[in-house]
Amino acid sequence: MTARIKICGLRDVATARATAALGADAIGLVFHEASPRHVSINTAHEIVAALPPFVSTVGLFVDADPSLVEGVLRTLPLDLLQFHGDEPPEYCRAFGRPYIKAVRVKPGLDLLELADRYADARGLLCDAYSPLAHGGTGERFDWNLLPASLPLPLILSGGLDSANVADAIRAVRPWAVDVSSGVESQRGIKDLDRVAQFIAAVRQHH
Ligand SMILES: O=C(O)c1ccccc1NCC(=O)[C@H](O)[C@H](O)COP(=O)(O)O
Repeated sequence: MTARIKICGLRDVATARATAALGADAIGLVFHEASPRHVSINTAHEIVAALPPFVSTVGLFVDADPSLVEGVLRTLPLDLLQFHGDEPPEYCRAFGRPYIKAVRVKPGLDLLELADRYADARGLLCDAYSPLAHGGTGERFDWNLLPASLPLPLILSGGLDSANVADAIRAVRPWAVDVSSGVESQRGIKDLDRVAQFIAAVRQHH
């Protein structure tokens, strides 16, 4: 089965449209102000309105005040919420929208227990742990830390790029792959050649 592809951290209409045209299944919009990929609600609105059908839009939050999430949802018809901090399950489900829970993998983390706690999530996004940032670090984690199977769809993330994503898919067999830094020319700036190479590497794998 082909892994779905989410490109995270889009910040302008032209790049988002081109990313969709290149074959991305989903794009991520970062509403975490500390991120270099942060996008305003206005720009996010323009991006969502400019996308063709069947490209999912994912809104990313990190331990946000619920009023921020509610404000975004009032303005934007997002397909999915992505919670990338330490949000408990009750918080994640309180918005009544489909969500994915991001977890930052390091030795000792019990992913089966987490999948059980977040059983109503649409998927578990497994990213690299870093003490410096919640995500978008370009760092990989040891894929051997993942259990052989999870009861939720696995979205593999963290340090992926066009050179390693085929190996990652072969090793992990994820439902989807997620990338940010690996398709950028500089921090926060997407590079469409790299996006194309990444998507080709995923598709050619199958
Ligand atoms: O992208 C960010 O700046 C970010 C900041 C804070 C929390 C999450 C963030 N990104 C989440 C993503 O889904 C990234 O795609 C994921 O962390 C992988 O990033 P990368 O290793 O750079 O490919």
